Amino acid sequence: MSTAVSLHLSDPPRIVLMGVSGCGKSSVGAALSALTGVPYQDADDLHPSANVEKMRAGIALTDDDRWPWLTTCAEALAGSAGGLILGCSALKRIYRDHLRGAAGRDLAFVHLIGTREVILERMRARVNHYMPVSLLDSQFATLEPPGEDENAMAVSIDVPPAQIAAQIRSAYAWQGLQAS
Ligand SMILES: Nc1ncnc2c1ncn2[C@@H]1O[C@H](COP(=O)(O)OP(=O)(O)OP(=O)(O)O)[C@@H](O)[C@H]1O
Ligand SMILES: O=C(O)[C@H](O)[C@@H](O)[C@H](O)[C@H](O)CO
Repeated sequence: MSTAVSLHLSDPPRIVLMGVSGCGKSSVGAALSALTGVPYQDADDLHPSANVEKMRAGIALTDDDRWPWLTTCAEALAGSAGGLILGCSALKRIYRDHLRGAAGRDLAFVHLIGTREVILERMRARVNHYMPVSLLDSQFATLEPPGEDENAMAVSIDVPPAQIAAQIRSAYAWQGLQAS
């Protein structure tokens, strides 16, 4: 399922898997990395510890909390000579603009879409993650789905990660990359 008119991928490939907590960024990122050979970076690992502690305490991040983290994410994209798959919530358009500012206007986005019920259930079943289920509603409230001008596609999370990865690979033209 694609919502953009024309999708394209930069060379080297830089692509952001975005969406609310628990939508499957890490799982799909691992599958897409295995399929394409492009490294995966989880933006969760780039948060300042203060942000992680805030979320662990059940307090939603503000814009001010997110800007330094988004700058780190932008630097990771810009510095990725061989390309990068970044799993990053990127909930607001201004956040995605910030990433595009560093990585280029042709930065590609994939919005992983699922219902609150499905994601809630998956988050409840997940172990050893700092993000409390109670923050999911604030994630949805903050979310601004990408527009048609954002080189973004939307994919349903109702199928397994490997299948989502295959859909992403065929929707974007993966220059110079071979399917495994
Ligand atoms: N397509 C899928 N089908 C079934 N289960 C999935 C799918 N994608 C992810 N899951 C499961 O849902 C849970 C959340 O997925 P994951 O941790 O990948 O999401 P995330 O977006 O990276 O979360 P966060 O942003 O909170 O770190 C995990 O337990 C994962 O195994
Ligand atoms: O922008 C945000 O609020 C954060 O990035 C969150 O989305 C979490 O880091 C992530 O989803 C972990 O569950």
